[in-house]
Amino acid sequence: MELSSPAKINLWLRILGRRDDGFHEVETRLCQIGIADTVRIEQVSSVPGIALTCNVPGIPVDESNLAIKALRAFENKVGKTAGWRIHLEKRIPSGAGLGGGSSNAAAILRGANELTGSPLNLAELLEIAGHIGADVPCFLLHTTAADGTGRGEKVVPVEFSWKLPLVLIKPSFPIPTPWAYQRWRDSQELPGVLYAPQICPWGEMVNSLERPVFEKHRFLPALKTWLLEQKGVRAALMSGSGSTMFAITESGADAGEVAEKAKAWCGDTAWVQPTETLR
Ligand SMILES: C[C@@](CO)(OP(=O)(O)O)[C@H](O)COP(=O)(O)OP(=O)(O)OC[C@H]1O[C@@H](n2ccc(N)nc2=O)[C@H](O)[C@@H]1O
Ligand SMILES: Nc1ncnc2c1ncn2[C@@H]1O[C@H](COP(=O)(O)OP(=O)(O)O)[C@@H](O)[C@H]1O
Repeated sequence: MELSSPAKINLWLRILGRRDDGFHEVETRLCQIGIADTVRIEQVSSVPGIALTCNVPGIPVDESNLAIKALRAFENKVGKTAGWRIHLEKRIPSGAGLGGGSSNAAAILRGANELTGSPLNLAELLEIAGHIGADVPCFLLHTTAADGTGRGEKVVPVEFSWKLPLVLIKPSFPIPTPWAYQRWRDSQELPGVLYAPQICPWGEMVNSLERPVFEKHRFLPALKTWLLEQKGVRAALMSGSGSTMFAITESGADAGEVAEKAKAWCGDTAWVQPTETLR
C-alpha cells in the first residue's frame, strides 16, 4: 500500500503556559501543504519483524523512527504482530517544523489499520497517535486543517477553504522541538523584530516559539524581516519549532519570484520551496 504523507505548517502556535507534566499548553492551527513524503507499507509474513528503508541517509531506520514507533503502537493496541516492510520516500526536510516524521507516523497508522481490516476506529487511532507525538493526530483527520490544544494532540477538524500560496525556506540547521520549548519561558524578544500577531483574513498569525529560537538563530529573524519587505508577501512566520520560515504571498507567481530571490539571499545553504496550503 502506498500513502501520501503531507507536511504541515502552523498558521498560529500560541503557548499558554508550562504544564506540570513538563509539556506546554498550546493553541495551534495546523494546515497541510503541497509537499509530501510517500510511505509504502506491506505485510510480508506472519513472522514478527519490521524492515524499514528510507531514501534519505541520516534519517534513523531503527526503533527511534516515528514510523516504526507507530507500527509498534498499532500492534500493541490490536494485540497481533506480523512481518512488515516499510519504505519512506522523503521529500519533507527533517527537523524543519513541518511535521515530516509525525506525518509518516500517521500514514503508517492509517495503512496498518486498512491492511488488517480496520480493527481500530478513528478515536482509537487518535489516542495512539497522541502518544507518538503532539503533531501526529492532526494527520489522521479527514480535513486538511485542524486546531490543536493540550500538548497539540487534542485536535478538531477545520474546514479550511484558503488555497494560500507559500514559500518555504529551511536553513541548513535543524531545531530539536524539545530544545525550543524548554527555552521558551526564559527567552526574550529581540529589538526591531516582528513577533506580534499578523492579522490576516485566515487568522492571526503568531508563533510563541519564535522568541526562544530567534534568540539563538539570528539568521531566522533576519530572514523574517527580509521576507516582510518583499513585494507580494502578505505575512511571514516560523513553522512549529522551526527551522522553516514560511511566507504567504498574494499569488503563486509572487511565491515563485520570492523563492528565487530567497535562494540568492540565503545562498545555497537553504532549502527553498514554493507550494500552497491544501484545502
Ligand atoms: C506523550 C509521550 C511522551 O510522554 O508519550 P506517552 O508518555 O504518553 O506514552 C510521547 O512520547 C510524545 O512526546 P514526544 O515523543 O516528546 O514528542 P512531541 O510531542 O513531538 O514533543 C517533543 C518534545 O517537545 C516538548 N513539547 C512538545 C509539545 C508541547 N506542547 N510541549 C512541549 O514542551 C517536550 O519536551 C516534548 O518531549
Ligand atoms: N520518519 C521520520 N522522518 C523524519 N524524521 C524522523 C522520522 N522518524 C524520526 N525522525 C527524527 O525526528 C526528528 C525530526 O522529525 P520531523 O518530524 O522531521 O521534524 P519536525 O518535528 O521538526 O517537523 C529528527 O531528529 C529525525 O531524526
